[in-house]
Amino acid sequence: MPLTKVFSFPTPDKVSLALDQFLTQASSEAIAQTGKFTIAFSGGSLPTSVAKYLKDNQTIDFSKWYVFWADERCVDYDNADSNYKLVKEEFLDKLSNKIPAAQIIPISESLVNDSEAAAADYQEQLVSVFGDQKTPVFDCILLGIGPDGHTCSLFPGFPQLNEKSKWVVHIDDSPKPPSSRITLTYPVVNNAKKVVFVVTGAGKSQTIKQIVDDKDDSKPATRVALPKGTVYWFVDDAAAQDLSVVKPSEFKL
Ligand SMILES: O=C(O)[C@H](O)[C@@H](O)[C@H](O)[C@H](O)COP(=O)(O)O
Repeated sequence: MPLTKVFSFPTPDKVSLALDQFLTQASSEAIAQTGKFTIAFSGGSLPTSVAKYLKDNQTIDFSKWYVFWADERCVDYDNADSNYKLVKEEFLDKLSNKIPAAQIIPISESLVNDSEAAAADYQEQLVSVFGDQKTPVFDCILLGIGPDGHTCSLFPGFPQLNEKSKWVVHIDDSPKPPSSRITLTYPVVNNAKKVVFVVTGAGKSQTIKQIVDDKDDSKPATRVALPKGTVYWFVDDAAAQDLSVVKPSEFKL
């Protein structure tokens, strides 16, 4: 039975603090086991939440990190809609190059005008780190959710939800602008050791209830279930206000 743990904190700041602790331990465990820590970031509000304390972390060996994107808009790196730009400015640029440039793996900027080619190229980038023998096993994938329950760029009722073999696919009619994107697929997301949903604010409280309590399969985030790992929710009390599941009174890994 896939395991889900919900950690709720009084404020977004406490969520960021807990994420710093969580990623310190997850990174240490992964590096001890495999010599590296593979992580994928989503866009939206997530990078700012995750980076708030993590950017100043002095414990983590960032030189062993491999940074990918769970989804990305097909725009130039300097475009305000770029998730690469967002993660770079909120996090990577504040690490003073502790992560080797070759271990930071964004979409290929030369392919942003051809989302299908960009998706195929990104899959090759995954192969370069994980090999081509089996589906990548990310140590940690950081996800947000939209009000419609989308996650990554997997949107309700869209064909990308049904992808069973490709690790990365494209979309050119995203209901959330910009319309052209690439996204990890469920085969990769659900093969991760840890998935962490980071959600704050009352605006998502009903959506979280529909996903976590009601297990509403029409919400793409509901179908994130790790047979070999754990799905974590790091939320603030405002986002968790409609949840009936028992929330641990305090964060313990
Ligand atoms: O590129 C994207 O748009 C994101 O990856 C997307 O999946 C995001 O995580 C959700 O839309 C939540 O965004 P907010 O946290 O900003 O509401």
